[in-house]
Amino acid sequence: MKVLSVASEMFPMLKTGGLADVAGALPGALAPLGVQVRTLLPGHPKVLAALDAGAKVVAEWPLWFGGPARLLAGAAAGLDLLVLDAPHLHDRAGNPYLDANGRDWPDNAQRYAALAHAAARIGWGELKTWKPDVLHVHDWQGALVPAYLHYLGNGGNGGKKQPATVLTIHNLAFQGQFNAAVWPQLGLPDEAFSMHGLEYFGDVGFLKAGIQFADAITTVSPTYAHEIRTHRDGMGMDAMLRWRQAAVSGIVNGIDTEVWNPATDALLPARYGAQDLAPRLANKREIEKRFGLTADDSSPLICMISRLTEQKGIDLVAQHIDAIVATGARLAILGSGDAGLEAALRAGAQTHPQRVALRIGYDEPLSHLLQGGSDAILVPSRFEPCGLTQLYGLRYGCVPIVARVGGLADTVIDANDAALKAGVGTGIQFADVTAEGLLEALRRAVQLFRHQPADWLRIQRNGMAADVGWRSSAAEYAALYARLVAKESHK
Ligand SMILES: Nc1ncnc2c1ncn2[C@@H]1O[C@H](COP(=O)(O)OP(=O)(O)O[C@H]2O[C@H](CO)[C@@H](O)[C@H](O)[C@H]2O)[C@@H](O)[C@H]1O
Repeated sequence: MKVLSVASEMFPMLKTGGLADVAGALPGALAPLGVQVRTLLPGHPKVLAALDAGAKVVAEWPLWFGGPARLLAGAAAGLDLLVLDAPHLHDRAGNPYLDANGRDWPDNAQRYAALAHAAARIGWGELKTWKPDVLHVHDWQGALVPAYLHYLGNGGNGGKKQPATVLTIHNLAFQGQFNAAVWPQLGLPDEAFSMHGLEYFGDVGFLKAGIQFADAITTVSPTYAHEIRTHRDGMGMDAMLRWRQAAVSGIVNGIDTEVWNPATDALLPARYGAQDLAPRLANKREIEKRFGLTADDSSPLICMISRLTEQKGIDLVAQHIDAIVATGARLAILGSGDAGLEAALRAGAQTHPQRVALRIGYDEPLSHLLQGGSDAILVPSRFEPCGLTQLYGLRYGCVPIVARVGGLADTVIDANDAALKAGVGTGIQFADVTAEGLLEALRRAVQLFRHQPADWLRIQRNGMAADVGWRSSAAEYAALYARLVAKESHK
């Protein structure tokens, strides 16, 4: 089975969020199942710089969405890549989607249409020696692939068999909706600009197109797969997703358990396993030092590692910082994002310098230290397709305190009285993303940490024993690919 994965970012080359982790880890998890994955990435400077010396030009397109482009085949960090090297579109340092002022690049529609059309050509056999059976595309940046196959298939591939398509939605909040003025530059026939095609409320909808035409639509947890078909959480796409109901499923994310392994993690001052968690204390002291917090063994140190957005419930934390401190918790926050939320958190940290500390920025090594030394990780998201930081928390004995939504609901077992008695709890969940819900969860955490140390340790150990790797989810993807390919061959 040959799969072309189409993603806009991939760990370790280029990462702004969880999509990169998934795109980076899934190929390795699928390989033992006989699925060979190559990943098509845009030629961001960081991606090109990471390519090994042996990369080869495998296609050249003199005029590709406004300038010359080449397709490079090579490897980086052991991953098998195809890279769309189109300097006029992707030779831009920094965040791949935003300019230096934090605004979307004005040509984002063309940039990712170019990537999607390139993927379709590879699907039609552009590379001669390697033709994928399945195109697995991620988020709106890859979502035009099924549309190119649908509208240009017969011309593009001379009527040959089309590859099957899977669209994975990592976050329905990002829909790739563009003004209709971009339409002429997408290279699609005019008939495609209709309600049954790419038109979305008068604009061009990339994610809408993917939902319309992908053979299968997955999202990254079963609960989120359910939520996005409801009016409340469907972000305008729920009716379409209900219409495509039979094609929609949820496959929970795993994590790379080699990159995230507290027993071998070189980014931790002290390494440890589930049998002996004592070394975590040295990591906690290092966090306190780095964040300028006073050492205090009676108050749990709770970290957050997050994009600073309302999705992640950051506003709630900022608004209620005094009450949070009053529960007895201490906070160490690492994040970047919304400037207003940054400022609100900074003000909270200034009011409580011994109890709340903030580091603005994106810092992968620091995120490992926080997981390896904090007592708990707080994830108060309003919606969360899957969430990865709670999975890293489980693996590192950093107890997740999470809102009961999306993948957070699917991956953390609330340590309520029944769960404690049965010895199965792995974290703390709260149902209402409100001040009361959040504070009650923090009070429970402080109570367990201070007064029920045996239960706390049990929760940590249960989490560390949880199956957070990719094996079972990779098997679900492999089975999905196999079903789609079998169906295609019967067409
Ligand atoms: N300041 C910082 N410094 C260092 N590291 C930081 C950081 N801020 C965030 N990270 C890291 O970025 C990743 C974020 O992943 P998440 O799954 O939590 O959210 P995201 O919303 O980006 O992903 C979307 O896609 C993923 C993948 O499917 C879904 O899990 C998720 O629910 C969905 O919203 C984690 O690896 C985290 O450690």
